[in-house]
Amino acid sequence: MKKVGLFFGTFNPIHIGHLVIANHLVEFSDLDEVWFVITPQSPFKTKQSLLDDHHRYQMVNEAIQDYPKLKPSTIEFDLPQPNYTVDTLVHLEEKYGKDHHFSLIMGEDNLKSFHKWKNYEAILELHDIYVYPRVSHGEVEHRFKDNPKIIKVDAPIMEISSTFIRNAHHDGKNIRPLLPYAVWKYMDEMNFYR
Ligand SMILES: Nc1ncnc2c1ncn2[C@@H]1O[C@H](COP(=O)(O)OP(=O)(O)OP(=O)(O)O)[C@@H](O)[C@H]1O
Ligand SMILES: O=C(O)c1ccc[n+]([C@@H]2O[C@H](COP(=O)([O-])O)[C@@H](O)[C@H]2O)c1
Repeated sequence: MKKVGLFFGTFNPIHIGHLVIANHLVEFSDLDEVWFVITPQSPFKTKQSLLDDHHRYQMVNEAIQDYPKLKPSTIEFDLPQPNYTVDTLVHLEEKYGKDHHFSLIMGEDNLKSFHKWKNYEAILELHDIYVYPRVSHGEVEHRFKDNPKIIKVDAPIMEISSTFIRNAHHDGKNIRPLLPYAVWKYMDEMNFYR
């Protein structure tokens, strides 16, 4: 049984903050692999300045070429939008469940709004959630504290976001250190976020 951590996101674009977390989990937890699940449309986000699924997938691919334990997943590309994680998990279980055990990877910021996710109880009943620290406002709900299915991971904190990268790039700033080189090159050559 392969233990897989699912890292859901829009990855518009993927940046080193994402990569550091994913790599930390495959190296320092019991997870064998981390899959980047590229979400066509996140339930709480607008589609503004969102690149095509294909381009976001391509950038994830570029970012993880040298990391054999990191994989991209396009499972949500053919599912109805917005993409609810609980529904995606059913599809993943159907397709790979026989020999894969799936857990979720989430920042502490997302755990604070996890009670607003569709059928979050069902997610938590069937899956563990690996939570890494993130600078954010608010409190984790009482029901998620001391929950044995919520596993705290001591990963480094890297406070950068895709929004920051898109805006800075648009303003002509140099953001190269925040992206794997191949991602930066792809983004620059394709004239994205200008
Ligand atoms: N610097 C970071 N460190 C750790 N986790 C991050 C970081 N940036 C984003 N994440 C988390 O990674 C997941 C996927 O991120 P997502 O693609 O939505 O990126 P984002 O950088 O927050 O994007 P945007 O700025 O476009 O909203 C989300 O759960 C998000 O909270
Ligand atoms: O299933 C839900 O209700 C749900 C609500 C919000 C977010 N998500 C998932 O969490 C991922 C990260 O969310 P966000 O808003 O931080 O980009 C997003 O890509 C979705 O896959 C899922």
